[in-house]
Amino acid sequence: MLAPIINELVTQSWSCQPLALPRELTAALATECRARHRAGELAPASVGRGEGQQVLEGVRGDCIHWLEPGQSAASDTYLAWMDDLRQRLNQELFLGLEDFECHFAFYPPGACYQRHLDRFRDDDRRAVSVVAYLNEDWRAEQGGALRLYLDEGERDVLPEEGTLVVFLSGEVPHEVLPATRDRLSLAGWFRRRGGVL
Ligand SMILES: O=C(O)CCC(=O)C(=O)O
Ligand SMILES: [Fe+2]
Repeated sequence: MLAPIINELVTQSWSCQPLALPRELTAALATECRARHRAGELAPASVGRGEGQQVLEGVRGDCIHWLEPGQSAASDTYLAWMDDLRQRLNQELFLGLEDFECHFAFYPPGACYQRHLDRFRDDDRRAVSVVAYLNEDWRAEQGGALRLYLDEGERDVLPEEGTLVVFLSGEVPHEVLPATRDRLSLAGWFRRRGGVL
């Protein structure tokens, strides 16, 4: 799984791997995300950073919960996978990735996230974005694709459980299209040292 991700990041700035995560892990993560949602632990996501941060549902309609080490066995397993990926990216691409931040995201039906880059204007630490999907039996007509805007055109990825999408945070604009059902994912970022500008 890791070798194709590394190769594709180098050749095309993005990689999509279906069936990258084991079923037991995505099922446990989906159960945890739904339980936290029912318990009211997810908060409306905001856009921007620092004092410019705002909740704008028309721009971004998901609710999120940041992962903390030790919060659950499934989350710890996912964070361990991501740390392996971080180390491989550093060994092979010399990216100097220092840490990983990641949240559950729950998009209710109709919610979207308009076209954006994952790098803030005043903070360039986010270098590589990783999204993992947790939705069983997703069908194209249910919408909810991640649309990547690439040099060669648009590319839509369905949020099917086990699919992992990795891309360079500063280079690939993308958006989340509205869906007709709940859409669960984990969105995360490998960060470099330094630079709140
Ligand atoms: O859930 C997705 O497909 C992508 C989410 C996203 O772009 C983000 O949280 O920055
Ligand atoms: Fe994004």
